[in-house]
Amino acid sequence: MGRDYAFTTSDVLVIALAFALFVLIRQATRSRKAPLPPGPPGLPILGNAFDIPKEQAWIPFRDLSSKYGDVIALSALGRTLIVLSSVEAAVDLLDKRSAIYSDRADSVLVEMIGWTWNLAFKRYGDDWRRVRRLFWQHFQPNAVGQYQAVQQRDVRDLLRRLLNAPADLDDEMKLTLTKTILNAVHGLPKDSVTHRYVDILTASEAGIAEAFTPGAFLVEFLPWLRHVPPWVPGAGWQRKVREWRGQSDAIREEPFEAAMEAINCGDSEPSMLTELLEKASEDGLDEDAIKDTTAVAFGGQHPLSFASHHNRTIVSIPKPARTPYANRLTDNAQVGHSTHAPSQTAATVHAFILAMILHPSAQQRAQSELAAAVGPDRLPVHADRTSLPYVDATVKDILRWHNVVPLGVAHRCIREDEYHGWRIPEGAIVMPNAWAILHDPEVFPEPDVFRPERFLGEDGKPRSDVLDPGSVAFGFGRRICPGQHFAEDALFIAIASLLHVFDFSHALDEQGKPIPVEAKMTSGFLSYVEDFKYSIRPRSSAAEALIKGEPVVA
Ligand code: HEM
Repeated sequence: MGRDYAFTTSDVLVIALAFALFVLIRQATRSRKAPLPPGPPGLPILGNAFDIPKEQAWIPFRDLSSKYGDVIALSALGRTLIVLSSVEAAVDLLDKRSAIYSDRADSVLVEMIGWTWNLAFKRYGDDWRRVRRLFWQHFQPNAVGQYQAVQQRDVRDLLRRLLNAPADLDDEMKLTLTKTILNAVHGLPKDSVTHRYVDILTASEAGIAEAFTPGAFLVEFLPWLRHVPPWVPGAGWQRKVREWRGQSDAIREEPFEAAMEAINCGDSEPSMLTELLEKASEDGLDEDAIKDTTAVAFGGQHPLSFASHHNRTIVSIPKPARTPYANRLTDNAQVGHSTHAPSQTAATVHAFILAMILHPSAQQRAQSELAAAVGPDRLPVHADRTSLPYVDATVKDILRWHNVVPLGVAHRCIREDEYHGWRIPEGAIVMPNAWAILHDPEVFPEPDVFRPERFLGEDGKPRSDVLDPGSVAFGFGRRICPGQHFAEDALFIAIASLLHVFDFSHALDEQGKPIPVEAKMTSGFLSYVEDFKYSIRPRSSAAEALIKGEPVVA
C-alpha cells in the first residue's frame, strides 16, 4: 500500500528549492546566448515578478516601452514575457512568423475549470485547427452577410425596448447581442433568449478574470496541488474551481440543450448548428466537435491573458430545474443581472455612448450624415455603410479610443527565435500592447481625444493612409479574432441605428445641472468604461414613430 496523498512542509520546501535551482541553471545557460530584448533589471530568481503591473498594465507597459523600446522583456518565476508596443513588431512576430507564435500559455487551471473546449484557450495544434476551421466557415467575410438580417431585427427590437425603459440600455445591449448570437449560431427563437444566458457569460467572465490574475493561484506553478482536496486547510480555492467549472459547462451545454429541444419541437430556425448537424456524417463530426464550435461563438470570446486582472463580483449561476422547452421561454428570473457588458462588442457600444456625451459635435455630425443618407422614413441597414463614412469612422475611433482588450490575448512562442539580434526564448509569452499602439501620438495625434475625423480626408472620404484600428484591436496572425467581421457588422448597425433615432446627453442632477462624466477604463484583460449616468431620448416624434414601426409624419 502506498502512503496517503498528502504533502508535508518539507515536501513543499524540497520542490521549491528544486524549482529555484532549475531557474538558476536556466538563467546561467541563457546568459551565453543572444540577449533578451531590453527591459527593467530583475531580482535573482524572482526576476521582474514585482515589475508586472496589475492595474491597467497597458499604461505602465507603455511607459516601459518609452524607456526601453517597442520590444521589451520581463521575466518572472522562470517565464519570459515579451511586450510588443508597435504595430511593426506585432506584425513581424505574431503575423509574419505565426507558425511559431500561435500557441497559448499552458495552464493547469484551464484544464481543471474545463475551459479546454474554448478555442481561445486551446493550445496550437490539430484540435485548435479543427474547431477554428469549422468556426471560420461560418464567420468569414463571405459568410457573415447571412447574419445581417438578424442583427438588424434584434437592434430594432432593442430600439423599441429602449423607448419603454431607456435607463436599461447597457443591459438591453448585452441581451441584444446574445439574442443575435444564439439565433445565428444555435437557431434559438429570439424570445427564448433571456437574461439567463447573459448572466452565464458575465459570471464566467468574472471567474476567468479571477482565475487568471497572475500569481493568484499557486497551482499554476505547482501543478500537483490540483490533487489536494478542498477540505485541506488552504485548499478552499478548489471550491471556486468547482464553481467556475459549472459556469464553463453551462456555456457549453445550456444553449446546446435548448437548441436540440427547439429542433425536436420544430421550433428552431436555420443556423450554424443545423448546418453542422446536416453535414455531421459527411464531415465526420461528433457531438463534442459540434458543441465546442457552437459554444465558441456564444462564450469563446473571453480569452486568456498572461496579466489578466479583474475586480468584478462573481455571480453564482444555479442551473434551473429542467423544464419543458416551452416553459423556458420566459425563464429570466434565475439569477440577478450584472451591471457589466457580457462581451467585447457590448463593452464597445457602452464606450460609444460615453464618447457621444463627451463629444456632442461628433454626435451631431454623425446624425446629420444619417439624416442625409438614410432619411427620416426608414432605419439604417448594413448596405448604407458605404454612404456613411463619418458613422464608419465613429466605429473605427471607438475601437481605437477605448479598445476593450487593451493587451490583446497573449500568444506563446513554441521555438526559440531571434528578432533584431534579441533572443525570444521557446515558451515566451508574447503580448501585443494594443492600447499603446492605438494611443501612439506619432500614429494618432492627440490619441486620448475621440475624433472620427482623423480617418477622413478634407473631402470627407475615408483616408487609406491611417492605420485601421481593427487591424490591431482584433489581434494578430493565425489567432486573430475570428468574430471580427461579425462584430464589426454588429457595431455598425447598433451605432448607426441608435444615432438615427436617439440623442445621448448628460443626465441631470436634482438641480437640473449636467452630471459630469469622465473617460476612465477599468482594469482587467477586458476593460470597460467605468459606469456613468447619461440621458437618452428619441430625437423627434418622427423618430419615435419610426421606432414603433408606425407611418412617419414629417
Ligand atoms: C468588439 C468586439 C471584439 C473584439 C475587440 C475582439 C478581440 C479579440 C482579440 C484581441 C482576440 C485575440 C486575438 C489574438 O490572439 O491575437 C480575440 C480572439 C477571439 N475572439 Fe474576439 N473580439 C470581439 C468580438 C468577438 C465575437 C463577436 C466573437 C464570436 C462571434 C469572437 C470570438 C473570438 C474567438 C473564438 C477568439 C479566439 C481565437 C483563437 O484563439 O484562435 N470575438 N478576440
